[in-house]
Amino acid sequence: MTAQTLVDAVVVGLGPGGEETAGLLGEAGWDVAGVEARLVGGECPYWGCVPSKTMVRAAGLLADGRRIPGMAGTAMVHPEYGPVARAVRRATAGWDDTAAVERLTVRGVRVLRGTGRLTGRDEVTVTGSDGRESVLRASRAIVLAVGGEPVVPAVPGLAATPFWTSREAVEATAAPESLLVLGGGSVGLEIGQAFGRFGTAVAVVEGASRLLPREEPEAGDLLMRVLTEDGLEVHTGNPLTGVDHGPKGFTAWCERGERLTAERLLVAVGRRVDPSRLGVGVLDVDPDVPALPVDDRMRVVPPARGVPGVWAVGDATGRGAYTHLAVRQASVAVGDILGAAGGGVAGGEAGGARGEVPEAVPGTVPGVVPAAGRSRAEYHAVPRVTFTDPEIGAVGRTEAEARERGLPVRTGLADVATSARGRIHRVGNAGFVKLVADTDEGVLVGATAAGPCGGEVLGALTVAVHARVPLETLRATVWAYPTFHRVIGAALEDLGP
Ligand SMILES: Cc1cc2nc3c(=O)[nH]c(=O)nc-3n(C[C@H](O)[C@H](O)[C@H](O)COP(=O)(O)OP(=O)(O)OC[C@H]3O[C@@H](n4cnc5c(N)ncnc54)[C@H](O)[C@@H]3O)c2cc1C
Ligand SMILES: NC(=O)c1ccc[n+]([C@@H]2O[C@H](COP(=O)([O-])OP(=O)(O)OC[C@H]3O[C@@H](n4cnc5c(N)ncnc54)[C@H](O)[C@@H]3O)[C@@H](O)[C@H]2O)c1
Repeated sequence: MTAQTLVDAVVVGLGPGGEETAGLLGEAGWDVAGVEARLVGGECPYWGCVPSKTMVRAAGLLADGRRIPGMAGTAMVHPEYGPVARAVRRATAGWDDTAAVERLTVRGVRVLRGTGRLTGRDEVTVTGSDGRESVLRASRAIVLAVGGEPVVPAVPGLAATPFWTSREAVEATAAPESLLVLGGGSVGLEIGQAFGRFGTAVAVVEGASRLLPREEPEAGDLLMRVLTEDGLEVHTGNPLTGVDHGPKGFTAWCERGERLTAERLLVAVGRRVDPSRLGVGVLDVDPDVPALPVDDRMRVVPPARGVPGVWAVGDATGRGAYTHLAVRQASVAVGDILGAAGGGVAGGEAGGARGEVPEAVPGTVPGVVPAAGRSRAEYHAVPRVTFTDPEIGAVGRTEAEARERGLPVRTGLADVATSARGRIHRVGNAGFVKLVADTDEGVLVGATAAGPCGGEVLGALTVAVHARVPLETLRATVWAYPTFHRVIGAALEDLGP
């Protein structure tokens, strides 16, 4: 007979979203079982944010070294990928999650290895790597935090080749001689530019008509110019029609007839969850939905008399694939779960308790149990940063999205390179600040900060969009001279009265 364990809550998937949810519920005194198929901590610390930004940082140092001539003397730059591969292994503890498991256990969570799927309204069946099954029954909550998997597009021949996803790319011990990147989004451009700076001949093939197609067109145009100057070959609006792999590496054909060859092929065309593998049919959720449907309290199904509710957080909800969003959604879900349970259970301290926790996996903010039932998930000011050089930071709506929603839109644009700080910075100073205002409301509904430290400049804009700061308050704000963020003031001037 299959073993059954009764707990207060089951959290399936322990990436940033699941780890935060399970940890907060554990700190509230709940009996929580966390199920993880791979590594506790999820994509971000082992194959996502942390290793990719480790690569980006090292590549940035090389770029700065190459910028010395004409600015500060002479410099010979000899790239060596070994230290980066070692730094990635240090940052990921060699893809070992012992410390992460311990950190979660200290927060009161029991961690189970295996793949979980719903087998009842209150039941998760976990299949271990040995095929053995165990059953977890939740009396109060089930949370699905399963992230997503890289999408493999239906390009003829591709599936039969040994292509890389971001996982293999960050695990590389050497920079390849040549790399073909399929997809000009964040993954493709961050990793493509980084390898390019280590001497890899990089070609990017983006199916849409510009890079980062979901962001402002100015961002895609800027990256097209800078990356091309950096030596990358960029093809936009020219999808692949076929791929082959042989002893000499990859050969790919573009729709317009180009033939591209490379030692490695990185597929970076997005990520998605497969709800059908989670058994969501028991919740009367269509297994073919592209993401787990949630309301603004992260509920998939509300709790009913005697039946626990089911919540979902993170990438799997399809509301944006960012660690900071997954962690925020976790906080909203936990607030709602504690509220649904009447504010917590014995031993719990809903509403502001801080547990004794060791340092978190970089990217997550542990520790503060949210007040029961108070907050709702909001998406009007989700910040996002693509860590290319220049960085592309954006928050809220693009101009096109705002117009599509019928908002009365006015925009302001200012150039970073010709600003006081841009002139001082000189080489590597390309960038802009673009503001999207709703003129009826007199507030910003979106903004982009591209350039050196674009992600940092974005901080002020995120507050402005999130808190709906009146334009007149922003115009009266004093922006320090000569900073990059002072370009926000110039963009406000361009926006007009
Ligand atoms: C290369 C790359 C770079 C990135 N850089 C950034 C960045 O700079 N900034 C940023 O904010 N975001 C970045 N992201 C995105 C970020 O990694 C994700 O948004 C974040 O990890 C999402 O967290 P999550 O908890 O929703 O899912 P995940 O981190 O994907 O975790 C889900 C976990 O669930 C487990 N799981 C799945 N199915 C099951 C199951 N049935 N049973 C048990 N366990 C299961 C998985 O093994 C996984 O560990 C990057 C992503 C990539 C790929
Ligand atoms: N810095 C960050 O925050 C960061 C970094 C990396 C990844 N992420 C997250 O991880 C997720 C995955 O990143 P990603 O870059 O793989 O996805 P993405 O959705 O950001 O970009 C994928 C790109 O591939 C293109 N594309 C789709 N199908 C194609 C095809 N058949 N041929 C050519 N191009 C095609 C799309 O037009 C798009 O530009 C994203 O949602 C992103 O938010 C975040």
